[in-house]
Amino acid sequence: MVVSSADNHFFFQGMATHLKGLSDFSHIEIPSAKAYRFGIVVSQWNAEVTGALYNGAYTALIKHGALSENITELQVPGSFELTSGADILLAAKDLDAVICLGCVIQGETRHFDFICNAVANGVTNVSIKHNKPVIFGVLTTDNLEQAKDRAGGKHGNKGEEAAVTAIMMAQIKSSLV
Ligand SMILES: Nc1c(NC[C@H](O)[C@H](O)[C@H](O)CO)[nH]c(=O)[nH]c1=O
Ligand SMILES: CC(=O)[C@@H](O)COP(=O)(O)O
Repeated sequence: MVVSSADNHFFFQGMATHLKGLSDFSHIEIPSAKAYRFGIVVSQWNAEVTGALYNGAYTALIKHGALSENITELQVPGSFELTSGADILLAAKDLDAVICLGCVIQGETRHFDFICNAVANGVTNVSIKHNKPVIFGVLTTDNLEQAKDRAGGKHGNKGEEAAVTAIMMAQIKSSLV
């Protein structure tokens, strides 16, 4: 949330992994999610990790007041399909924000780079197309251990971080519309 403002320049307390962890929100004010409808698009690749990301995101939304009936889940095969999954969901349902969750782990080839770039750019484009917040909750790691550390491990849960971001963006949009 806004921490301070001067001359209409709004300053937000930043979140940073190496400083606060993905799930330490003690330094920011999180609005109620009760009024908002959320979609969660989750990749089935590396399901052990993406399942933990989903649980983190869902739990965070409920913790901050979201109603279970206002949370729609859509599973897609891989992170590359998160873009089209978010597009399909936003075209089908009236949502206030969509969270995209995936886990891309480096293999032997440059396929990793193409997927990560495609989904980052794709999610951004879908957000602009629909004029709705679409949150990039995709882990892009060197190995499975790094992913587990960020899906409920020592660095927190990126799914939880993405859910908090979705709530904040939904509130920002609703306050300006
Ligand atoms: N290697 C990973 C993939 N690969 C699959 C792609 O996401 C996509 O489904 C395929 O290229 C067909 O379009 N996906 C992940 O989510 N994580 C990976 O590590
Ligand atoms: C990110 C990927 O698609 C990757 O897991 C595929 O592995 P590889 O690059 O060895 O084919």
